[in-house]
Amino acid sequence: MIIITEARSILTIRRLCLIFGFFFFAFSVSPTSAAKTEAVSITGSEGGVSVFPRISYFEDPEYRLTVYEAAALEEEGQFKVVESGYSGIGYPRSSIWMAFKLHNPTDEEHTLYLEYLNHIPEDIWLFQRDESSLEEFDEVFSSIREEGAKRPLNQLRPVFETTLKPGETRQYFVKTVDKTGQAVYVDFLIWNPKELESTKTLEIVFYSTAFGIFLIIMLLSLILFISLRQSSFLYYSGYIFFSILVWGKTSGLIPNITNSTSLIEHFWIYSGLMVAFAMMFGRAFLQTKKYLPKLDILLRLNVLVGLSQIPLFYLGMYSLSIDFLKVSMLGFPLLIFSGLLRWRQGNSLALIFSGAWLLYTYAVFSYPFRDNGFLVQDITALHIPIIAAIVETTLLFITLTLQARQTHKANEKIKQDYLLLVQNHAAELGKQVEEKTRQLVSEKQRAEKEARTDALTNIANRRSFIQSGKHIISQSQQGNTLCGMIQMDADFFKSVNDRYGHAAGDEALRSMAQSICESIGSNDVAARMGGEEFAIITPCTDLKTLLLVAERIRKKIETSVIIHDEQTFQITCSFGCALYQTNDDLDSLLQRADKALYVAKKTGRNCVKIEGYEC
Ligand SMILES: Nc1nc2c(ncn2[C@@H]2O[C@H](COP(=O)(O)OP(=O)(O)OP(=O)(O)O)[C@@H](O)[C@H]2O)c(=O)[nH]1
Repeated sequence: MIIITEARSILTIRRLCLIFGFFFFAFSVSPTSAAKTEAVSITGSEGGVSVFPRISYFEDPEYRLTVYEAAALEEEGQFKVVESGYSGIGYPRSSIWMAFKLHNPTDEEHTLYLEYLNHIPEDIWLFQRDESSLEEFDEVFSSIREEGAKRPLNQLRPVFETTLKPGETRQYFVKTVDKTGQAVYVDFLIWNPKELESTKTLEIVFYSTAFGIFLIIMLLSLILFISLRQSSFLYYSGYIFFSILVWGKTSGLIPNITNSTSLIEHFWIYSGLMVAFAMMFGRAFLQTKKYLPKLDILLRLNVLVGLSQIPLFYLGMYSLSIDFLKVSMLGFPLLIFSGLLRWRQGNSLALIFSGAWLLYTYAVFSYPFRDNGFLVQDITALHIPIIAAIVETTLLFITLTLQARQTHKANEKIKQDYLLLVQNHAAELGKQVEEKTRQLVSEKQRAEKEARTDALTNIANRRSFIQSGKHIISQSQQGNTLCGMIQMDADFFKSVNDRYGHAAGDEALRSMAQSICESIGSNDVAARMGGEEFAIITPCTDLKTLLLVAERIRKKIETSVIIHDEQTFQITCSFGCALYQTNDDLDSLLQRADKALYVAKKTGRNCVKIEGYEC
């Protein structure tokens, strides 16, 4: 879809090129005819009255005529007048002679100023004399390359003083020279000195305000570039910088305030760089490389055409440089078009972008129309492009700032979303780790418990008993206290199994474990040592207490009724006890308790025996 749109856009660009080409070339010829012009009557209070169309001109492509030769040609009717349209006659690459007359019908002498109204004035000579006396011509030279103060009159554009006696008709011949083929206007404005002075003041206030705005926006763009690192701000400030130089020159303000000839002479370079920066800005702002790749190629080419002004200037190829600059102007409509396409693609700010460039393009393209005599060239027309440029620059700056804000916001959102995601992931991961750790700990605890527990009776097993027993014995050794060991074994357990079944035997073992647990203290440790054998170790005890514990267990087992599969039966156990003696370890204590158990078995079972004692 985008490709089709772009293809269409390129077709439209071709059409645009044809239209603009037509204007560029068709406009270079203005209808003219040979004629003698009448004198313009003055009153002395003129406020910028134009002498056009009572002015004729002559092209001298060889730059050779003297004023007297020109006057003779004018006398012969060789001078032409612009027949239709306005004072612009295009871009003749020749010296242009202009001739007009002023007549003072009043009774007073009047001193007036004659202003050559041209947006880029060049070297200009004014010759004047009283028509009736045909005396020698007075010659005054003015050049835009001269600082204002050094010109005949310090004005934004070339201005000459003239004095007309009562009833006098004065003849004026003007010669303009510019070999680069700049626009020429066949016109002069007549000013009362006071009127011109006040107009100049107004104009300087206007231009100063305009350039102040340009300068502020340029600095703001630079600051924003430094802080945001967005290239569009840099290109934009470059564009404004060269705009200031271009408009400063065409308005006459720069030549008026500085004697830097370099600022004037490098005009074409500034114009080229202004176009190049405008294109680079447009490309960066609209992201044409990404979204309009084909139009982007044209914009890039236009950047090159703009930059070509530098080598062309230094090679002295001025005419070619102006032709290139005209071509580069096509970049402005291209920017409008690209902006509209981006707007259609969903970039709402691109519409304002296009609007701003439309305004600017209108202002810039009004030049060829005026230069070629299709629009009026007056002081207001001179100011319109600058007003358009201020509005355009401000609009673009606002758009650029809004876009930067949007981008910043979008980046912030991405950052925040990413942070949130990372945080959520971290929290989720933390939870998973916590859960896993908890599971592992409980698994470990379970495994440890299982390793220490007898599966049938759910009390400690032999391994666990050995661990606890060693610990209790070492405590007894350190604390010099007594501890006791009870070894017990079910009586005739084989016959229980045989009579009631193995499962009933298991039930009997569980019942025995329960009886033991219910009969011992909380510090005592009981364990199933294997088969129907159990052991209990009691810390901090004495003989009496040890016997009491054993007896309590014995009785509890003897009185307990075991129920299994609707069968009930009872069992008894024999007990062997041993009290800790110095140098005893767990094995020796167990052995001594075992000895006593053996005695208990031998002496009738279901009784408690203590090792080393008769009871
Ligand atoms: N049901 C069951 N029986 C077991 C278990 N462990 C050992 N026995 C039985 O316990 C019996 C022990 O028999 P003996 O060592 O001959 O001893 P007794 O029959 O108890 O005789 P005295 O100890 O001399 O009174 C054997 O028949 C074993 O099969 C067990 O976990 N469950």
